[in-house]
Amino acid sequence: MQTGQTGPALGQVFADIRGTLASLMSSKGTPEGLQRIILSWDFWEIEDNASNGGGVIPDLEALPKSFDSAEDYVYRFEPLVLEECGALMLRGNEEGIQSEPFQAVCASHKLKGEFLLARLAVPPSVAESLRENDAVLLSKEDPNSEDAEGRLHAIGRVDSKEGTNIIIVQFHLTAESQAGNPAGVQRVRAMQAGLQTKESCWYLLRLCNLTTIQREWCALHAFPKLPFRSTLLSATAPDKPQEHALVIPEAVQQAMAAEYNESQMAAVTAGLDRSPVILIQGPPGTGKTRTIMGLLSIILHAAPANTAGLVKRAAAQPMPDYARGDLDRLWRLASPWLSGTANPRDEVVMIGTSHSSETFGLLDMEQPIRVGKTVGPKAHVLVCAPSNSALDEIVARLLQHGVLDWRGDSYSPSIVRVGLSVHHSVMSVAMDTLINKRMQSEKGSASSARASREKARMAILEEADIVCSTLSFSGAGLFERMSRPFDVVVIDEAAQAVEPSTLVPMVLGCQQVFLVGDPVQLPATVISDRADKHGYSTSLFKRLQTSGFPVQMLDTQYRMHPRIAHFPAATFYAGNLRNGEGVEAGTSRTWHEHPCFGPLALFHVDGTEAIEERATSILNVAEASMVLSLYMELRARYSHLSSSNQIAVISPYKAQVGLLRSKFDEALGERARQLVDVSTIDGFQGREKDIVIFSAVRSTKSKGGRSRIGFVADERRLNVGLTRARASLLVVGNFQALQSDANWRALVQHAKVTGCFYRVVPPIAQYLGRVVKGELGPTAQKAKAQGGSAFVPQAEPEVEDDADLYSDAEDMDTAQ
Ligand SMILES: Nc1ncnc2c1ncn2[C@@H]1O[C@H](COP(=O)(O)OP(=O)(O)OP(=O)(O)O)[C@@H](O)[C@H]1O
Repeated sequence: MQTGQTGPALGQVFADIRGTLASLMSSKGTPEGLQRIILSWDFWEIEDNASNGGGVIPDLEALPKSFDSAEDYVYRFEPLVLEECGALMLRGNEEGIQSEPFQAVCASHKLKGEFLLARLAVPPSVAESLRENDAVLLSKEDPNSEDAEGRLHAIGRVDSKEGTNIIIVQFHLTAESQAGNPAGVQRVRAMQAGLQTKESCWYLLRLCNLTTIQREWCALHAFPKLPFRSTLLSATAPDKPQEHALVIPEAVQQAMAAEYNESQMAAVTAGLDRSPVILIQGPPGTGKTRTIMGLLSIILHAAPANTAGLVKRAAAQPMPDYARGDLDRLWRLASPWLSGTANPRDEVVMIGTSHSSETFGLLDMEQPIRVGKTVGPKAHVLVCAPSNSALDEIVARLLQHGVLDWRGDSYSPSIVRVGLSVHHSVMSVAMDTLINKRMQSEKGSASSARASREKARMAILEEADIVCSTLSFSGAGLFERMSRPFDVVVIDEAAQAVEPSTLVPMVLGCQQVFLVGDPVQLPATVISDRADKHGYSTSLFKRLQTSGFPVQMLDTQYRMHPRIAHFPAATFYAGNLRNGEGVEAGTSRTWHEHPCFGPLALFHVDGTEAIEERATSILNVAEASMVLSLYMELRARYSHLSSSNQIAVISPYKAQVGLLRSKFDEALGERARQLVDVSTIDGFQGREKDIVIFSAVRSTKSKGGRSRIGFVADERRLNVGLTRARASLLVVGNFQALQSDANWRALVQHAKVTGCFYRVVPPIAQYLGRVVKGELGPTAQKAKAQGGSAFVPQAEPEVEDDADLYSDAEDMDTAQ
């Protein structure tokens, strides 16, 4: 050993390591940071771990309700994001969702930093089906063959495409990426050599798309820069800085008071004290969308509470003649949302009606100036939702009804809907439509079409009052390039998003965020069971709410007949959900003359659940027959229903949905799909129909005191299932099994007490006919017991204390 040289050499090594670590740490929150991690994974190892109950991250920790610091927050969320990413990659492989593997030839390669970019030639149809950021498995053997595991393979990411048949795939094949794993080092070296071999042949399998997870990863790492991070970390509301409170114009207040109930008014005005985070809980049918419309009117037109006094001060100092170009700067000065607690608009208030110098001549005491096409300073608002459909519902409502201006009159604010899969009804405000319009009006411009489209895109984005995007798309590059950040972010269905997903729009510079949702309905779908068990599916909304953060609860429902709303209101909302005025009259229907058609009816069918062929879901044939019989009976008796599309059939299980669809197809022919909407409960969240028939499927009785009805027992799923119907909710199930769950049992009790519990007696097809005639069912039973006619109105039966619902045959419909 040459001792003389050891010191400096080691010093240099440590310096290099420190340098490398520092650069790795600083780039960790970038897309490359995530790619560096994911592309070093051994796909088959992850799969083995998963089949043994493990995952990508060996020791996951449950998420706490609050965090010590921003670093602690990032540190705890990181493994869960990675775990979910691993599960996403495996999912396709397990469920056979993704395409079959394809053959690819490596045409050439090049190194880019620590990554290797391989140019792979694939059939044009494959190239077309792959998207940028798709994770792919490149393997020497067919991944479906027995020999594939352990052979030469690596996870890559589609970086870009060339022509019609070349995809550029990025790999991370450095020995450092496999630190501490000699087998891994061997694998990546062999892989690198393989890709460097001229025209080497491979199998390529698409795993999943990484775009959303990449955006969440970047947002997570931007969390330490959030202005209101301490509120999110501690999960406690900060003290309210009342001196900076905003008010809304009197006219707006009056116009809204006529349209909004008290809880809606409280919700839409909750941000006027400039609290950075506001939670609005909207149980089913409580006017969440209407509340968001009101919120937008207020966000766009609120002004500082102390405007009147300041106006006098401003009047004493005549305003200079402002050039048009200064307006944006002035707007920023005037905007209350931009600057947290110290708000410059409290110092200088500008009022007026146009952009001329007269604007600042204090013409109108009530109206603060805005910059843009309409008058007065306005906030730049981003409205997000987890899904395209939820988002387009808001956009459609905005287009239909507009928002209120400072006079309380409705007008159309400038809106842009960015992103993909825009519903045709809102296409008029889609980004591409607006760009095309603008380009047409600016024909003859010297700049290239591409550059001017880009310029137009940014201008539209910055000029719009309201920008609408899905949560994921708000992480797209164009938002980062904006020079005018968003002041306020409104997130609809916020309880249906994992927390890192909610961060994506928040890190775009806003000062205030409104989370609107309902944690008592279904949460985000998390693919990884492990991540789910460790709290990853808990939304930010739910985490804050369960920590005692104040929540504005919308407390009046306008959707359901009161007899449908009664049980969910009592069970899931602690009785704090009242019925809107006129809702009973508005949801009463002729078919309610027969209690078996609602408003609420439960039908016990002694069916048996069965596992469907692919063993991934469950069905129940007897229940499907009963559902079809109910529908046919309704149709036969109320002819207008035979052409109505106001009937939905929902079930927790996909296999049951499939079975029901085929039964309806058989019975109704090609019009079946238009007439009856058959869907999973999860797919029906946020929707409603006049009549909803709910098939619960499960029939396995509890054993050893343990419920065996799977996720049908999830109260959020039950809540969604029971709150989709406006006029009639007809539940078909094996209640002998379902009663093992406390909520289901309570529902059965409720149905018995209110005389709408029916035990279906085979043959099913005839049963309903006899019920309607009064020969069977609770009414007949009561009538018989009281020696009266079946159709004489009866008092409600007494509540019984029945330890076992099914041992007491008298309790059911016994008139057979
Ligand atoms: N204050 C109100 N007074 C009368 N009707 C109202 C009021 N608020 C909402 N509604 C009615 O309630 C129904 C549901 O409202 P809206 O469509 O805004 O809610 P949503 O967000 O779509 O539903 P959900 O609460 O299920 O998410 C609509 O028919 C609406 O007209």
